[in-house]
Amino acid sequence: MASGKSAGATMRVLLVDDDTTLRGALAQSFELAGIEVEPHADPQGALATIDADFAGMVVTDIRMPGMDGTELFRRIAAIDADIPVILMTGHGDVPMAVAALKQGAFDFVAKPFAADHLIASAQRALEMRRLVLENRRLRLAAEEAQGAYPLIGETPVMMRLRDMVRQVAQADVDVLIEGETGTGKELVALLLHRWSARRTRPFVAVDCAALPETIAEGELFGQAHGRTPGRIMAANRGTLFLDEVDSMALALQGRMLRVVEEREVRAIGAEERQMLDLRIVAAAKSDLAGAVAEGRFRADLLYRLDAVRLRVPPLRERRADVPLLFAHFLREAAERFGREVPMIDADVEARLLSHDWPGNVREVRNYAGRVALGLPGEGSGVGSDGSLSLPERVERFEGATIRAALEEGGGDVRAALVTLGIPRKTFYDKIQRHGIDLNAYRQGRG
Ligand SMILES: Nc1ncnc2c1ncn2[C@@H]1O[C@H](COP(=O)(O)OP(=O)(O)OP(=O)(O)O)[C@@H](O)[C@H]1O
Repeated sequence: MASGKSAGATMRVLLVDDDTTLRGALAQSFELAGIEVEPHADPQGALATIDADFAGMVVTDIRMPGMDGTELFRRIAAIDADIPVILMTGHGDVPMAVAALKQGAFDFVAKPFAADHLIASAQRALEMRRLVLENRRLRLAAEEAQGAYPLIGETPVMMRLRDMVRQVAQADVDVLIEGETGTGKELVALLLHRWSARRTRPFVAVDCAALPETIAEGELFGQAHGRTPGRIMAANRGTLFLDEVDSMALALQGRMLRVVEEREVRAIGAEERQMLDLRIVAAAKSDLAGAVAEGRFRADLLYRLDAVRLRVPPLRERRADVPLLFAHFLREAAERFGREVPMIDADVEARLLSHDWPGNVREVRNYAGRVALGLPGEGSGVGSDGSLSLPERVERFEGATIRAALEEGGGDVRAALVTLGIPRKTFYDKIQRHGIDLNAYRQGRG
């Protein structure tokens, strides 16, 4: 049923057309078909009622003063790309509508059309939307039931941190997270989102250290006439996570300041600005005040980001959590590789207790992965490829591919990132997991 219920909300059609007569006639047709309809003469007004939970679909005319239908479609897609939009085209607008279809518009109807034809298409769109919302709801419920993304730790510092994350999450303020590499800053950022009222909206992570090598400026801020609205816009109504903000190039900090300060974004090459409803969470490895003193970071940007500060302690300040974390990651890795959870031997136990874990939780996770595969040391203990399971062979292949990329680029990380097409953080994660020493490649020893 197109007019059925989804997550408690009645599904509806937003009908956007500046032509009073056509709007009235179509609204009546929808009502007669038993479909709830909300007519709008002004695209801006229609846009204001849409968010990522919007239970319905949009039918819009292409030619309207102020904002045309394809622009409206692009803005809706920036809020949620899964909101179906049907375009009504006049004579000569068909190529525009076809271009919009390629960008993901649901359908178009060419004027003059029979109302029944439009209604049938709208009914399919409503059904599709209902399924998307239902799937999202189920996925979130399943994640919550499984306690997905646990912030593990029973030491007093971690218990305190967990409480603070819960409290701060609900306050909808910007947050600055400080901590060494691999301590769990991104996990904390994700939990600030998951435990907030924005949890059903997007969480968009941007690795500032990798800008603009892996994400071009246009991709981040949007391009005036581009096909994509930009990553920042995609976070609208949700949470924007600026990871490694301390490594952001100075040239980008000015542009980012506008986003943080004014909650608006101007796409590259565009005149007008678009308003944003964002929560911004930033993470930094180093002391940002020091970066300001050294002239690497804008003081005004730090001031804006620093509404609430959370510190994620390094593992050496919560050593008692190491066995707990290790056990969790060992179970997780064994499951991933389709293996039994191995018994921990004396060597492993000694390492858990004595090692300093400079790579923090990520290092524990990678070590647990090696133990799960029976390779706690580097490169020992496995037979020929033939005796390995598929996940293990994939793992080996991945290691070999990364080594080859590093060899090719003489240990240059940027070059390797481009060759491998993976984010920087994932890359560091993987080289640590595979026990790859970057310096060996830099010295040309392969
Ligand atoms: N307390 C924790 N409980 C469970 N998993 C954790 C915990 N802390 C970190 N992790 C896991 O360890 C890995 C590294 O954490 P994360 O990526 O959040 O660190 P980070 O501080 O953002 O690292 P970087 O400084 O390199 O960006 C992730 O897989 C994360 O889920």
